[in-house]
Amino acid sequence: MTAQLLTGAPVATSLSQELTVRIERLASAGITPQLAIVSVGERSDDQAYERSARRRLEGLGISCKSVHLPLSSNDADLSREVRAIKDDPSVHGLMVLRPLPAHLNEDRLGQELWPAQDVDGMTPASLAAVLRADPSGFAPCTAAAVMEILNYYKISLSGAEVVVVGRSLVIGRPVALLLLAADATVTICHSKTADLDAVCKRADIVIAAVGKAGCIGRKAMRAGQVLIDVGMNWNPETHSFVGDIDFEAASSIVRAVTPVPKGVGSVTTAVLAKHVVEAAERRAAAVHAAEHSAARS
Ligand SMILES: Nc1nc(=O)c2c([nH]1)NC[C@@H]1CN(c3ccc(C(=O)N[C@@H](CCC(=O)O)C(=O)O)cc3)C=[N+]21
Repeated sequence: MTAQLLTGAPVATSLSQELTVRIERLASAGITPQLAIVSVGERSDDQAYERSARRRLEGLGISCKSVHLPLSSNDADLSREVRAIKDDPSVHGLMVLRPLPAHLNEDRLGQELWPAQDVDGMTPASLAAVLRADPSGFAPCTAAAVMEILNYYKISLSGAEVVVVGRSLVIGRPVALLLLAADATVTICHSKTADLDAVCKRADIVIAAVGKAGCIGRKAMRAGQVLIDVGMNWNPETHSFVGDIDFEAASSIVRAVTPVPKGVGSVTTAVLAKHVVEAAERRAAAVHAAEHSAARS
C-alpha cells in the first residue's frame, strides 16, 4: 500500500464538531431539528444508509423518523404519505431514498417536496440552485460529501482535470457542477463513453459513481492520481459493500484513494446532518422575521 488512504472519519468528525454548537443554539431556542426518511421496498444500500444516517444524526441530537412503504405501493400511496409529512411543522428535512423502484415516478415526487425541506437535492429548485452555483439550494448529500473530502484533504481543484464516471441526478451530474464551480476542468463519462480507461487515465482526479463493483481497474490508473469512490455495491457472498474502484490496484498505483466502506459514505451522513441543521436554522430565522414584522404592524 503506497497510496494515501482518504478515510471519511476525520472529515465527518470535523463537520460534526461545527454542528454541535449550532444544534445547542437551536436547543436553547426550544428547537430540535428533525429529519423524515421515506423509503420504498428493501434495497440493501437504502437500509445501510438509513442505519448509518440515523446513528449519526441521533448521536448529534437530531431526531429522525422513518416512513417505510412496501414495494407494492403506487405513486398515489407515496404522494399521500409525503404530503402528510411535509406539512408537519416539526419536520425540517425530508429525504426520499433513491432510486425509487422503476414503477414509481421519482421526477414527479421531486416536484411535490418543499425546496426548503429538500435536504438531499431532489426538487427542481434545488437542482437549479446547484446549476447556478447558488448556495441557497441543498445539493445531493453524496455530491456535497465528495467536495468535503477533497476540501478536507486539501486536494486542489482549480485547473485540475477531473473525470466523473456516472451521470445520475443523485451524484454524477451534481458533483460535476460543484467541481466546475470550484474551477476544475470536468469531463463526465457514462456507459457510452468510447474509451473509459483512457479518459480516466489522463485525469488528475477521478470520481467513480457507476454502481458496478471494481469497474475502474488498473488500466484506468496512473501514478499521482486521486481516486474518490462513491460506489456502494452489495456483495451477497461476503455480505459487505465494495466500491466501483479496484482498490487493490489503486493502492499500489495512485497517490490517494477513498476506501469503501469508511470513505465517502461516512461523510454523506455528516453532510445530511449539516443540511438538516441548516434547514432548521433557516426556518427559525424566517419565523423570527415574521414575528418581528407582525409586532411592527
Ligand atoms: N436519496 C438518496 N440519497 C442517497 O445518498 C442515497 C440514497 N438515496 N439511497 C441509498 C444510497 C446509499 N447511500 C449510502 C450512504 C452512506 C452509507 C454509509 O454510511 N456507509 C458506511 C457503512 C455502512 C455499513 O457498512 O453498514 C460507510 O461507508 O462507512 C451507506 C449508503 C446513500 N444513498
